[in-house]
Amino acid sequence: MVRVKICGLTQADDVRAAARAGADAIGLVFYEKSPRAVSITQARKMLQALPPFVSSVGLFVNADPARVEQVLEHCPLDILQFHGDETPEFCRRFGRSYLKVLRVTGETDLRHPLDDYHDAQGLLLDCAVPGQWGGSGQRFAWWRLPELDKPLILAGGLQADNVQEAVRIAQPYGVDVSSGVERSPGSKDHDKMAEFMARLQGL
Ligand SMILES: O=C(O)c1ccccc1NCC(=O)[C@H](O)[C@H](O)COP(=O)(O)O
Repeated sequence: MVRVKICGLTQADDVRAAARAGADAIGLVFYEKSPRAVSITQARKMLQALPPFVSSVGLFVNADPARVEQVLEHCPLDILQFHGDETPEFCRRFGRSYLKVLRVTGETDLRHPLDDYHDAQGLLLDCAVPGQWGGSGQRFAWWRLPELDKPLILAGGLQADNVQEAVRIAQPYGVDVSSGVERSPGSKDHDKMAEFMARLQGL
């Protein structure tokens, strides 16, 4: 079954609901300009609500390394996700598992990023939207992703009504969703999360 990360949660109750729905991972946005940004205090409460075997992913956008270190000091994150223009050297300097995000518009050549970010745990493909780093709710034209020895995660504008088609076309290792399962930015809709997960059953 395709793995699922639900991103942009801001409340412990939503963390519990995401886990109940069957999410494999949750994403916490440590980017102050996002409407889904969480403080360290908030993140700690949310991580305490996380049951075993559900991973926590911390998102950063061109952050100061000291800020990443500060978050890591206080928050037991499993994986870092770099959503900006971070270099491979930047991504690996924390000695943690990481995902590198590629913002794509069409069929993007994945070979160069694969070489550059060879130690990434996976590459996450999100829709490139001018002026926005992520969580846009916009999709790109899905295409059949190549078989690489690196997990590819599909994101951007996914929701219950289109996730089956997206998975059928792209055949990714995993999917990542944020605004498609929200009531408003940062507030997850528990029914939408459950429906999203239900549509992936058996795929
Ligand atoms: O969610 C945000 O506000 C955000 C801000 C800045 C960088 C990344 C952000 N979210 C990243 C995610 O992982 C989203 O899940 C991904 O972009 C897909 O979002 P959506 O199209 O809303 O499902």
